Amino acid sequence: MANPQHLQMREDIEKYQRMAGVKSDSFRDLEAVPHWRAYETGVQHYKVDEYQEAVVKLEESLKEALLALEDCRALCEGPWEDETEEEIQPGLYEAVAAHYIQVLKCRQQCVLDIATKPGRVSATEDFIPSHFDLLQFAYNQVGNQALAAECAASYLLFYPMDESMLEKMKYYQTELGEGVSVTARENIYHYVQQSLKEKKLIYYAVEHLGGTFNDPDLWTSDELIPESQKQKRREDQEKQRLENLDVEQPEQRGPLFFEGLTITQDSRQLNGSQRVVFDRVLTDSECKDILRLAKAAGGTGDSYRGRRSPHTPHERFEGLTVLKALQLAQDGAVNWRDAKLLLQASEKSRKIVQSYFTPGKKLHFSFTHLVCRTAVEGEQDDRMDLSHPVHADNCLLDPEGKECWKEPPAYMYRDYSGILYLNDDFKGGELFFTELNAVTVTAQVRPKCGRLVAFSSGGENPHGVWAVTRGRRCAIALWYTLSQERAEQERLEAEALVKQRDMEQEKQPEDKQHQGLDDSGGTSPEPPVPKERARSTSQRHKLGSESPQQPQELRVRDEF
Ligand SMILES: O=C(O)CCC(=O)C(=O)O
Ligand SMILES: [Fe+2]
Repeated sequence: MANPQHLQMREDIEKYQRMAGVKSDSFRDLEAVPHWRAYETGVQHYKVDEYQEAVVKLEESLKEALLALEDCRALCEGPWEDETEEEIQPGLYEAVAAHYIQVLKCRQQCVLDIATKPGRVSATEDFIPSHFDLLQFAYNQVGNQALAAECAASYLLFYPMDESMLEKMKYYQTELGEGVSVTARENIYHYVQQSLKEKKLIYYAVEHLGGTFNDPDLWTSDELIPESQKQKRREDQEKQRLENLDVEQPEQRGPLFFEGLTITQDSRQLNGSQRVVFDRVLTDSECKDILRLAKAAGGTGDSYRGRRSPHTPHERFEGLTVLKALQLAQDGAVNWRDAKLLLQASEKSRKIVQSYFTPGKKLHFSFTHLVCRTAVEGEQDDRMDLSHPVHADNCLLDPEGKECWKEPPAYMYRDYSGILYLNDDFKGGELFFTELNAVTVTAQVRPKCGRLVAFSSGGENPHGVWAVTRGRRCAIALWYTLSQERAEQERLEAEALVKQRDMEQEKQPEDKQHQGLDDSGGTSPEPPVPKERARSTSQRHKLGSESPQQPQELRVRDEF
């Protein structure tokens, strides 16, 4: 349920379905929670204008959610489990106060507990109030204005100044007649009052006894929050605003300082935000060299062996990191210049993406690999699946909820993504963007040599790859982060390896070096015969021991 696209699980379920005696009701979702099941069904009905059904399900969800909330709150009154207890050694009164505050905070946090969808980590904002917003609209649609008004009044308990709801309230009141009194639901009134009293006590404690309180609700009125806490809240909001601003200003572009480079499509032409297609990032001969690297690495029998794709059984999937390529080159298994070209091509792409999306801010590599997807012959008829299911690169896409959850196991620190294509001699394999629902395709890009597609890695850019039904599609997949702490360590190791080798080459001028991306000297010769393995292996180890913060274990990572 939480991972509907998980290939292995999908296949397992299909297998179980084929077994004798297994019926559809034999499958039970052990993570299902009554209020979430009702809520999602209700929202689905609501979205397709089935308001009668929506009302039933949303009322059920509300009832179940409030019951779950009570259960959760009751469990807060357990023994005090504070590890710092011994260190502080409080007196009796302090201990009583601290315990009581802990119980109050725990009760408050229950809102997050019930508002978190099973399998998720972050809570849905305004879960309870949003029920009343949906319900007032749905009740009005089915002609029950008395209940619509009651729901609007209940919503106003949370947000008494909400202008649009106040307007609706006025409308309902006029419709019902001035003589009819409209009141909020009593249980919701009590719920809000109780919660406010708890918050008041907690804020008092925070102000006078110290500690912190992360208020789980957005609707808490400003008056309740002490000045010191308000300041913190404002700072958080400002930080959030600045972060959003970054994403909302696609027009501020930096210079593109590579000759020949063209912008083929921008966000507007790609029907979205923070998307771009560049062409002529690589020459034909550079693509050929890197493709040769992919082919040679495939033949090494090392970790680049074609495995079944993690996304589809109809394709083989091969990935090679920059460091691994250089190590293979050191071992003589692939051409050194090709491996170096992979490093240079990824650096060129990084500069382009940085200058386009984050001028003035350093973009760091988060992960890079050369990846090929090869159609498995004879298994392509009636293929319904994708080469890469629709996803976002830094959050967990939830097409039903139309949300993207920035939480583990997503690579949350990825800020921008790039894919530098190397060839077009295959069938299928176009990259496509969709809306958050993962089905409405908004733009499509056909790979070709030297084409770089770049986009922000969040929920604004869900994307997938159509099935590759013939041939082999190779690309350099690149992910970038603005966070220096998240910068890829392997990259430093790869760069150090190149530097070391370049220095060695300087001492032997007869072994001429390929100077990289602007050299149009054509496709380089075939890889040299492998050198003695023992020597290069010892070199590698030496490098690792010189730089203690770098990973000691050298391996190809699977991070896609
Ligand atoms: O290869 C592509 O076009 C896209 C691949 C992708 O989206 C990914 O690896 O996350
Ligand atoms: Fe992706």
